[in-house]
Amino acid sequence: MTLAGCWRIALFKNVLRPRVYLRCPVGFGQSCPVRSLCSSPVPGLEDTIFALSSGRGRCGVAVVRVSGPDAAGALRALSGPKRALTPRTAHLRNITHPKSNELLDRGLVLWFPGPHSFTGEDSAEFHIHGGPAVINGVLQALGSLPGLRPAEAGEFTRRAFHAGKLDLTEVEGLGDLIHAETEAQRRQALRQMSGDLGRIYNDWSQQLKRCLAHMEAFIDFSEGELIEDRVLNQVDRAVSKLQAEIQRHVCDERRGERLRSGVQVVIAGSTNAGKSSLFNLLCQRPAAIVSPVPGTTRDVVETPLDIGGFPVLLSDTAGLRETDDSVEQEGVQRALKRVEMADLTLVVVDSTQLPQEPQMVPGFLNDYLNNVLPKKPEQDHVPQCLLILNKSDLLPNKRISITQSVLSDTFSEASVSILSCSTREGLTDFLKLLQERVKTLCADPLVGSPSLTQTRHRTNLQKSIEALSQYHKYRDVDLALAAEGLRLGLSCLGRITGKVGTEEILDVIFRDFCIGK
Ligand SMILES: Nc1nc2c(ncn2[C@@H]2O[C@H](COP(=O)(O)OP(=O)(O)OP(=O)(O)O)[C@@H](O)[C@H]2O)c(=O)[nH]1
Ligand SMILES: [K+]
Ligand SMILES: [Mg+2]
Repeated sequence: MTLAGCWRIALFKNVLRPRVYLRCPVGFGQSCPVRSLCSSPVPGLEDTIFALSSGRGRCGVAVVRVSGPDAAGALRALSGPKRALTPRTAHLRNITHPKSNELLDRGLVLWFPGPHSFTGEDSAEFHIHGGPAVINGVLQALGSLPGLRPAEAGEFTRRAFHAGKLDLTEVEGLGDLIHAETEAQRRQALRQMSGDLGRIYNDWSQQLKRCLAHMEAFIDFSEGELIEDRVLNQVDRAVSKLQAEIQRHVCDERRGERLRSGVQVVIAGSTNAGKSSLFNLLCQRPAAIVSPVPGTTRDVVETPLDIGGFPVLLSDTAGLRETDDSVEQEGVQRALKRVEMADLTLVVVDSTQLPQEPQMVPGFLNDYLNNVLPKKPEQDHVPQCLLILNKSDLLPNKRISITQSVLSDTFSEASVSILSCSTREGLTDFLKLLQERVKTLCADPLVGSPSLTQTRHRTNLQKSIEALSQYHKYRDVDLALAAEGLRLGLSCLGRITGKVGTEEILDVIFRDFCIGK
């Protein structure tokens, strides 16, 4: 039998067995034909929801959104039944309270008939003046209509998901876009929202489905020798290739996740090295206390920064030294813990403390680094750090150039910076180095295939790799168990895009959305 033939038989026998499909491919609500397949009914879809979709607070224009079966009624009730509205076109209307007929505002109304709307349902928008009294008046007017209720956080997007307008990775991309604070984050979120990441997972799912179909056909027909062993060998190759591809995607050193959540950069070093001075210089405000008293900083002080379009969470920490002061000891412990979690550590040295003898300098700095950075014997790679020789203004020029030449033999150019936080000498070069480092720690959202951006993706991908190993393990022993491995792998991939799953996953994802989105 040919491969195409066994693919058809497998399909016919329904061996692909869709598990719990949450997304309703055709519309949704009571009329949804696959609703009976859903693990749990989609709650509240028969309600019409409304919310302020623009930000809170006084603003020029505010947008109130309505979605659900009564959206057209709500639009008529508030903006008058006089003339029909052209879909997706703004119309200037008086907006009045449906009970008292009191004029609430004069603004734009838009009508988006389903399924050609964001949620896939009939939807409407009121673009009104952004004063609190106007907004509250319109929200109260909508609330007074039967069948309408305020939307919950993320409910519009949740409806779009149930209508099959977005898969879960696209939903997450949309959430990230709303929260994006830097250029690179915006690019990554936009790419994910447009479905680039979901497409990879869907493509892998398709390949697995095909393998599974071949396999099941082999199980059913090989005894009568209708199918040759060649079919199984092809499945072997396809599964191995897929496993390697998923593995490559997962081994990205968390660059996509880091870009999404921010690079953890920690400033550490001995007391009085000038750590807080550097912190203030980078965040351009006196956020941390600077003083000549050693042991000034105790708690970890944090600030988010945008470095060349990449998000950074910068922390200043207590100076590392032996001390009898229990509060300072706690500060030192916190500092060391931060360094352990850091993606990049800025190790600050007071350069006036360097040994006078140039040959002694590299040894001194290596000891210094060993004191600051966590000791991980199993790791042979140099931990991510940048060495900053601060207070260069206090060194004679001659000593600086000697130090530079000595260091160039031991440390790479990209790992040392000579700086003065007081005069800002060396700041431009240091910022360039820092930006380069941060950039390499993050994924480049415009280059190569899209990166996974959430632990949820990583966990499911790792589980799917394990499931595929089950295929290889049982392939010569028990074909049914081997096939179960493929089915499990498929279900893990389906969980990422939301084709398989439970409402609990959705609750977690939509919890971070704002009301009105
Ligand atoms: N001359 C000179 N003084 C500096 C420079 N950077 C910092 N200082 C001074 O060094 C002293 C200590 O600076 P801090 O920024 O408080 O040092 P720190 O490392 O945060 O100190 P602790 O929090 O106590 O560990 C202050 O008096 C600063 O003004 C520099 O580049 N040149
Ligand atoms: K200090
Ligand atoms: Mg300090």
